Amino acid sequence: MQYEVVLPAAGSGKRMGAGQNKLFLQLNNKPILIHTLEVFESDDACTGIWLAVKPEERAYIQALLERYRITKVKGLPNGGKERQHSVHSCIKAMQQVEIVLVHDAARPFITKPIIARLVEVAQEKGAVIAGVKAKDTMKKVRDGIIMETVDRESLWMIQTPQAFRFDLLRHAEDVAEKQGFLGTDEAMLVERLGHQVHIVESTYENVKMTTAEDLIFGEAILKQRNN
Ligand SMILES: Nc1ccn([C@@H]2O[C@H](COP(=O)(O)OP(=O)(O)OP(=O)(O)O)[C@@H](O)[C@H]2O)c(=O)n1
Ligand SMILES: C[C@](O)(CO)[C@H](O)COP(=O)(O)O
Repeated sequence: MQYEVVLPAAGSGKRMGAGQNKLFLQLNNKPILIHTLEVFESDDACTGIWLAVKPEERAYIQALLERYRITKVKGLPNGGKERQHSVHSCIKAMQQVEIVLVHDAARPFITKPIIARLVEVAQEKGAVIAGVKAKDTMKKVRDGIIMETVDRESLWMIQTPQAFRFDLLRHAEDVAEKQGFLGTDEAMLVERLGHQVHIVESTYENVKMTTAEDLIFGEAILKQRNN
């Protein structure tokens, strides 16, 4: 089953504190953005990539695409103030497809078997996201005091890719925009329409490069994969 993917890449990387878009930082001598793009470039089922970018970074990103021979990018629309705006900008620029994936450009270690499973479930059920089970004991804390220990069995840490029938995500994004609702992932926008969202178990390796220590994990993952 074929799909197109939206990669929001227009963030600032404030928590990384690198003074530049963190996606340009290198892991094993290659930009994080390129590691992510190469997964989709080499996936035969992926028929198009949409990258949300900052206007002032577009030329640099286009040069990277050429240098690393990334050929599937169909458009680089302007990103927005928040991640959701960046994703919406791509969705609005796209032609109708059956299945669309949204994947953080900052998660370079996603694997093709997980992508394939998400696409399969999205086709069958309409909406599905990747996640991993919470590993630690989970507690609700307020003002430095434990309020309650939460049953870990029902808690998952949510990742991307998040896969949808295109019409459903487009509708959910349009409604959220009209109502001024801002979510931290695409599933929230679909959930609030009353549509069931399914989950596929992913891996802890599919970490988002968010803070400086994530780069150390990233280098370690690459080293292990290259051995
Ligand atoms: N306005 C935004 C904000 C984020 N993103 C993208 O969404 C993904 C996940 O966001 P996050 O990790 O929060 O990235 P940043 O916004 O760059 O980081 P920070 O929140 O630390 O500033 C990243 O690939 C980022 O480039 C985006 O396209 N547009
Ligand atoms: C979509 C996401 O990756 C799910 O964990 C996440 O919400 C992205 O942005 P955040 O700013 O790190 O929450």
